[in-house]
Amino acid sequence: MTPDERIVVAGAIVDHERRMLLLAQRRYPAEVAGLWELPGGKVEPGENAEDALRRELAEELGVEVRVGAMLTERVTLRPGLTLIALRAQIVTGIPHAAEHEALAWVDGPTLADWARDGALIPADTAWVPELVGELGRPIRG
Ligand SMILES: Nc1nc2c([nH]c(=O)n2[C@H]2C[C@H](O)[C@@H](COP(=O)(O)OP(=O)(O)OP(=O)(O)O)O2)c(=O)[nH]1
Repeated sequence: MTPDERIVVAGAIVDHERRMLLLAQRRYPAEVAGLWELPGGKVEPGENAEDALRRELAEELGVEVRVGAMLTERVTLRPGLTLIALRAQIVTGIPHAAEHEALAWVDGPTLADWARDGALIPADTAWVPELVGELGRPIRG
């Protein structure tokens, strides 16, 4: 990776008991205002993706998370800007929309519907098959 390459890291926060995923509705910029995303943001120079996600989710949602494995798909948003998603479990706090218009917990069928209806940021549709599969699987243990 060259120094001018940046990563956007997003958090896939799944409530395994309720089988729901947390989505956040963007306020800006205009092209994506009103669309739903996995909350997160840009990794700062010298920061790793895990730390960046913990920082962004604390700022945006007011929660402390434990960061887990990466979702399979990586998306090139534009040359030099790549979007990844890491799984995250809430350790402390109840998410609230500090920077987003709204938050929503969605189940697998709703996620698939929102993707089909264009309610998600286009890049995020890359994760939908994996997430819908995960939300539909029986609870572990
Ligand atoms: N956070 C986030 N951004 C996404 C997703 N999908 C997607 O295309 N993006 C885009 C939207 C933005 O152009 C860019 C991330 O910008 P951001 O506004 O969330 O990050 P940030 O707070 O660090 O950025 P900035 O406003 O300080 O520049 O990635 C997603 O699921 N989550």
